[in-house]
Formats: sequence, structure tokens, C-alpha cells
Amino acid sequence: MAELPPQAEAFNKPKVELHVHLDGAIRVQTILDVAKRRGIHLPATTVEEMKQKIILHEPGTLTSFLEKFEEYMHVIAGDREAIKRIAYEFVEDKAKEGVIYVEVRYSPHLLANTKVDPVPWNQKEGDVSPDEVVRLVNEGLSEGGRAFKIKARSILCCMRHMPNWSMEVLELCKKYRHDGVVAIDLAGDESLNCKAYPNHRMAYEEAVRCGIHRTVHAGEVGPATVVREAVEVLKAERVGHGYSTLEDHALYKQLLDQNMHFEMCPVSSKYTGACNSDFSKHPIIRFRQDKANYSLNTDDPLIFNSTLQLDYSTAHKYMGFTEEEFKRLNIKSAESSFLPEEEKAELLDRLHEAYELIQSTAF
Ligand SMILES: O=c1[nH]cnc2c1ncn2[C@@H]1O[C@H](CO)[C@@H](O)[C@H]1O
Repeated sequence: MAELPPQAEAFNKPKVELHVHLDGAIRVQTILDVAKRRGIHLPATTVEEMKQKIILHEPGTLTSFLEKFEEYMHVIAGDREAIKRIAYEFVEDKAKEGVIYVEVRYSPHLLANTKVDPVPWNQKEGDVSPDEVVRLVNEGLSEGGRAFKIKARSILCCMRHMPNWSMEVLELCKKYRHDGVVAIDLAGDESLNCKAYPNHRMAYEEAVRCGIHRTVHAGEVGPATVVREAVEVLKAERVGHGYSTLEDHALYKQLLDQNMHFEMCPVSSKYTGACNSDFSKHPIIRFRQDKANYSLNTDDPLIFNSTLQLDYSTAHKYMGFTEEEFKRLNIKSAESSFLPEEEKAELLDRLHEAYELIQSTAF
């Protein structure tokens, strides 16, 4: 495999990112600034110290990873200026990484402090509802999109351990479907409860009925049965992670045949303990060999101290990814995006042009 010169990007061309959590992609400086303004005490005062608290240094478990959000979510949640700011800065960071289209996800409930039961992060009840969170994030994303000339859309997350929020999430997806929100997701700890609660199921059935796009975190640390449930019961159109699909050969073949999109996050999968930390044995290699439909994504770059470049260079260095494969997977990502058809076609045109590919090139 060709070695890259130091500092060189593995793929220095326009990219599409489909799986990244807004609340896992906040700048550390912003957390410090907002804490100072709000008079919230943090156990660290410098970016470096705060990073040490937040970053996962060793591969762990999904559960221990999810606990990291407790270090800082109380700083941002319930604060209008902070919520809008993280969305705006997120777009700037993605533009710098060469991303031209991104779908960013978050739980409106986890950033609210009223009309949410229970109020998260031990916050006092305030006046920022999940609905207002969505409006604030939309503002930040669209202002950022205009300023940095990229397109950012959002996906609203249901949380596995909070089934009573799911119908509200679906209602928000419906309300804002023409204002930046493109899909519903189910996130959280699939290792604690694998079966989707009836409320999640009801929300997803309603999403199907209303034509709301659907993705589901499945087969990240859970078994292939969670992936099967995601596609068969929740009617997911994309699978978040999905590594364990490989354990069920029939399911894997079926999903390959269906052109199912898998949102893969290599660096994340090491630190959450989802996959063997030896990247040369990573399930993505099999997906690549089989020319599956997948994207490469950061997931939670704040907590993994990572960038999209790191995911690409990891794929290049340890998994044998070539420039041609990077192009192919970005085209697949654009095709599998939740944009309306016309906007999808525009995005595909831009990629074909940037990659110097003829439009009809079939991968
Ligand atoms: O890799 C992941 N797997 C499952 N859930 C996740 C992952 N990363 C983040 N979240 C969860 O999704 C919420 C909304 O963005 C985050 O607050 C976190 O709890």
C-alpha cells in the first residue's frame, strides 16, 4: 500500500458525511466559553485539561463511551445561544474538512430543559423545549451553510432508553421536514436493551406512513438480530454502523442485494469497543471487498479526538482503501443521502465533476 507523505490527506476531495452526532462534535473551547458565561463550574479551565476529561484514550465499551456526554452536556443544554453556536461552528468545522454535504444528528430532548421528562443532565427546569432546540439548530446550520458554502441537514434521534420521547421526535421530524430535518434515528445503548420498545416501533411506523426517512443505530455493539429488527420491524433505510451484520450470512447477503446503506465509523468503532482495535481485521474490509453501499463517518469527533481525515487515513493505511474506493463510497453516500431527489442529483453532479467521472460511471 502506498505510504502517504506526513500531513497529507488520504482523500483531498469533496466528501459526504452521513453519521455524526452534533453533541459529539462540539468544540472544547465552546464548552469552556459557555460554562464561563453561565457561571457553570467545570473541573478544568483550559482546552487541554478539559480534553483530558472528555476524550476516550483507550478502547472501552459503548456504555462507558456514552457516559462521556455527562462531562459537558449540562453546559450546552438549555442555553439558546450555545445551541445555535454549536450548530454553526459544526458547519464551519465540516467545511474545513472538505465536506460538502453533511447530515448531522442529535436528540432535541437531550438539549432541552422544559417539556422533556425527565429534564436531562440534572438541569433546573427552564424554558427551552425540544421544539425550540430544533429551531435553534436549524438556524445555526442554515447560517453556517450560507457562510461556509456547504449543505447541512439534520436527523432527529430517538433514544433507546427513552421510549416516551419517540413519538415527540417523530412529530418534530414532521413539523420541520421542509426546514432542514431529513430523517429520524434511534440512538443510545443497544447493549442495554436490544429489542425496540413499542413506542419506538410506533414512531417508526408513523414515519413510514408519512414518508419520513429512517436510519437506526444497530449492530454497532449489539448482535445481528438488532440489525434484522432495524430493517424488518423499524423499516430502516440505512443502518448506523451495522458491523455485526456479518455474523448473519443470510442477512448480510440480503442487505447487499437490497443495496442497504451502512453508516460506518472506523475510528469510533475502535474506541467504543464495537470492533477489534486491530484495524487490519476490521469488518469494513469485508464490506469494501463486497462493494457494499457504505459511508465513512466520524460519529463523535469530540470524544474520539478525531477528524474525518483520521477516518479516511485509517481506512487508507490499515484497510487498503484507494482513491477510487473513496470516490465510489462518496458517490454511494450521496445516493443514499436523505435529500429530496432534485438536490441529490445536484450533489451527485458536484461529486462527479470534482472526481472527474463521467456521470454514467457505474461502480
Ligand atoms: O456511537 C453511538 N452509538 C449509539 N449512540 C450514540 C453514539 N454516539 C452518540 N450516541 C448518542 O446519541 C445521542 C444523540 O446524539 C448522544 O447524546 C449519545 O447519547
